[in-house]
Amino acid sequence: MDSAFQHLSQIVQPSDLHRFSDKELRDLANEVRQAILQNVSRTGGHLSSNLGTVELTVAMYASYNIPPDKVVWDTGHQAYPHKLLTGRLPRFDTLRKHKGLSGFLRREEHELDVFGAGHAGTAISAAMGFAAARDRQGTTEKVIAVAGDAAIASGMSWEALNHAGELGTDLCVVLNDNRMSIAPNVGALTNYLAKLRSRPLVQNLARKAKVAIERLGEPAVRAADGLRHGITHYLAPLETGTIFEEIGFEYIGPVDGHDLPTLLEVFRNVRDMNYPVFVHAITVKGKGYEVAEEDARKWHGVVPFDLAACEMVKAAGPVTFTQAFGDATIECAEEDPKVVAITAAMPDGTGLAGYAKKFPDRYYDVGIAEQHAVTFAAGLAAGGMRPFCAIYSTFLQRAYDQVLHDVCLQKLPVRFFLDRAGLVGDDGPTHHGVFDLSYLSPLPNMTILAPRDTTELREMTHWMAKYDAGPTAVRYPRGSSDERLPESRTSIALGKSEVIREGKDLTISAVGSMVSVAYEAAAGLAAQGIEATVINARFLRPLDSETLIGSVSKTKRLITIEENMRSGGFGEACRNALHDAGMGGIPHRLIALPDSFVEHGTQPILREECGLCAAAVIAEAVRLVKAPSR
Ligand SMILES: Cc1ncc(C[n+]2csc(CCOP(=O)(O)OP(=O)(O)O)c2C)c(N)n1
Ligand SMILES: CC(=O)[C@@H](O)[C@H](O)COP(=O)(O)O
Ligand SMILES: [Mg+2]
Repeated sequence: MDSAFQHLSQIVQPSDLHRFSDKELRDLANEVRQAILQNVSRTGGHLSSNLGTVELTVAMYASYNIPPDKVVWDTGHQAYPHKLLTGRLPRFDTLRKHKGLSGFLRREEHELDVFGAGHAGTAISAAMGFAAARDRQGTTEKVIAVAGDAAIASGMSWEALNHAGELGTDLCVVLNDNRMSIAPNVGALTNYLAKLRSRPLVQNLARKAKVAIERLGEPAVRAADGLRHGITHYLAPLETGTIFEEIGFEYIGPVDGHDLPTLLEVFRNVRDMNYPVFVHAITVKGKGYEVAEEDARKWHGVVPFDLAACEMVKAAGPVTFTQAFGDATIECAEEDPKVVAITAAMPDGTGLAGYAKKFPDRYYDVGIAEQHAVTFAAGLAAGGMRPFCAIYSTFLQRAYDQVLHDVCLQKLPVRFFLDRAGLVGDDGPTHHGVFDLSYLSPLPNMTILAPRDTTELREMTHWMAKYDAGPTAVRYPRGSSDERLPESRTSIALGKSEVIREGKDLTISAVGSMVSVAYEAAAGLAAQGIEATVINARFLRPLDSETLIGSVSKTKRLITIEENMRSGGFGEACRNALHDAGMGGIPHRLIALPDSFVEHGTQPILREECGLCAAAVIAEAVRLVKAPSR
């Protein structure tokens, strides 16, 4: 690590900051920012968010006694300064690497990662829990929750604020307000925050205007009074308490989230307040790295980049599932005016950014509000529209009852597009989309699809656009597809799978991203004289039992493969179909993810580690075929 970090390299824990003068703390903040830039330019990760929380973190960690005081970070993608100020500089070059530091907070990684996250909106609830536990134990440590302006608009955040304001407990909520989500922030709350942000400006302006007018004498003062009345009518919301004060918090701000001396004064004062306090900090996402300040959206999640040249090049590889979905949605919208699309703060990640430009009045970004997104889509469907609800597999977990209660129970034709299904890679266990086949398959009226490649995703999207008989959900992985599959393909039909290879010795039935793995394994088995039938399942629900049973009754052996947990997944659905057909005794193996949370690392490394690779399938198939028949 560069010796330039003379202050940062002394930090083992936050109490070490107490040794520094305020000037040294400013030097420390500069070193933290440089350490982030130097490392993230090599490892990739989240950049602009972390550049925006440097001074906030230094000020909090210099003002509080951590531990026992606790800081709960919402989402955690902006907590690299926290990692650096808790002694992890020496390992910071392993960020998001397999077996290295996580890109989010993890309780098992460090004792001061008091609460893990990755999904937004949880910090204030968790902080409330810590505060309530403290109060019950009679201790006096301080608890702080730090949430961004998009995270604080999430439903859970308001459930927690509502509770905290009523309880009146000793809790500090810090709003890191940079007007950005990943894309520019959306919603009425962000407009309200903008009014609050303008408060110092308005107050200063009003003061200066008053002095200037008074110098002009009486007539001018009378005229100004009339004008002021008109202005205050508009600014009235600011004259009353802020919404945060109205629900029981002391509101402090807005303060400049990069003005370290002011922040130090604020937190040194706030620390002595033993009731709900809301600190509204105004920050710049990407602060201190010009290109990131100018385009915080592009520099939110970065691949390794040229720090000096300020250039980041995301390799233009084969078409991704995300792009295929985005393009297909545009095609569907061009064909059908009833198509509308919804994202929950992820226009770029879901591939809807292009659609939004072409159809701005048929596009909704509801913010980090997956529960609302789903039931909003249900209302749109009930109202006669064809809603495309694009939510990452992992984030849809947040809206499970809405899918069940508002969509499936009412058999409403909402189309769900679950990107990032399967192992996502560097984001790790909070983001792996490995439960959706299990959490969707029990739901009556739900149809579940998974494409073998990007071409099939486009075809499935068009098929879903026209399917009005009930809700549908298609799940697909992060990245692009493996184009080693045979080009021939049949058209999409409800509940029908596709046989892409015939063989007499065993049946391999795979779903989605695992079809190419199955096809590769079959080629490897053929080299050993074992001929496998490969089925591209296409539908997990309804399952094509006829094709499955038809094949297994000939080959007498079955292997299933899925990039999902085994429990409640595709393999178990196939096993049930065998059982229901009186073939439960057929030798079979269900290849799926292990019964644990999979760590972070690249997708290939993780898939191989979990046995979701051709070599593992071949080994399993050889064991199955060579096993003495019962
Ligand atoms: C429940 C959930 N939905 C979506 C996301 C994806 N996501 C990660 S960070 C982010 C934006 C966060 O904005 P903000 O809270 O303002 O923090 P900032 O990045 O601006 O510091 C989003 C939408 C998530 N992590 N969790
Ligand atoms: C912090 C967060 O949840 C997002 O930034 C997420 O990391 C995006 O994932 P993708 O990079 O797969 O879009
Ligand atoms: Mg923000």
